[in-house]
Amino acid sequence: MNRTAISVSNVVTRFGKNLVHDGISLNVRHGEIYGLLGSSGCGKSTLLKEMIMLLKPDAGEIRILEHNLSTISHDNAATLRRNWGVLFQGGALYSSLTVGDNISIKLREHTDLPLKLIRDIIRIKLKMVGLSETVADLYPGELSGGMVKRASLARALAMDPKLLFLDEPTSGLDPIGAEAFDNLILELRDILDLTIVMVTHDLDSIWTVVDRFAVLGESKILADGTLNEVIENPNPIVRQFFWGARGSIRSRNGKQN
Ligand SMILES: Nc1ncnc2c1ncn2[C@@H]1O[C@H](COP(=O)(O)OP(=O)(O)OP(=O)(O)O)[C@@H](O)[C@H]1O
Repeated sequence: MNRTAISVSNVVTRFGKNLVHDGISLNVRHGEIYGLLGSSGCGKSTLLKEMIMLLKPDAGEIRILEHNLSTISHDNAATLRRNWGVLFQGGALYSSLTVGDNISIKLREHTDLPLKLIRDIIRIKLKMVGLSETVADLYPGELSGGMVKRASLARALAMDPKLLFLDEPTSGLDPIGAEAFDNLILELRDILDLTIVMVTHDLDSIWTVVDRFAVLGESKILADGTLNEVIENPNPIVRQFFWGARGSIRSRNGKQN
């Protein structure tokens, strides 16, 4: 639990004159669910994209499972990509492919598994995320919002990843659907021994699933740690974030701090 799975050290990111990250650092431990929180535009998704090598920081270092992403070889990068699953905002399933074909894309690209085994894996992954195996033959347009999220999660799990990156996994879900999805993430982390990084706006997710998190703002990490540690942080932006609009932190179950 205490070994580092991901370390971000002094990362600087600029888009033109927009300084998004001004030397940010954080560590994610093996087996934990780590949240990236902060107001819109503070650079959460950008940091996530840097962790999965879709973007490169202008300075600083990101290490994932002992690999330094700025010096990683092409082969190691390909292996590393197979070791993580990603759930992008909105699910991002291919609308022209069935759910089964969406889930099996990476399996067909990166393995020589026979079709029958691939079909079995699709069935198992659908079951893992609480969907019936008949969903495999449906197209994304035929699914509800919650089912799209679950199908996307099944696709992210297809290659038995060690790491999972989730960008706003509960956005667009009603509170009951969001709570069920949070519980599913918790359950999968425990069963599959995953390390999970999730971008979220959802304070309820911070209550229920996240072990530790960072609050980004003003191009920095304003606070990080467990919920109890962060809510004690005196930074006015952090206080506004947690105690602002609603006057107190309140979970979906009505718990109050
Ligand atoms: N490819 C890009 N080119 C130029 N600017 C970008 C690019 N990607 C992100 N930005 C800018 O970087 C900043 C951070 O964006 P990012 O999407 O990381 O924020 P966020 O915290 O995830 O926001 P949200 O919660 O609204 O999704 C924003 O000002 C955004 O306009």
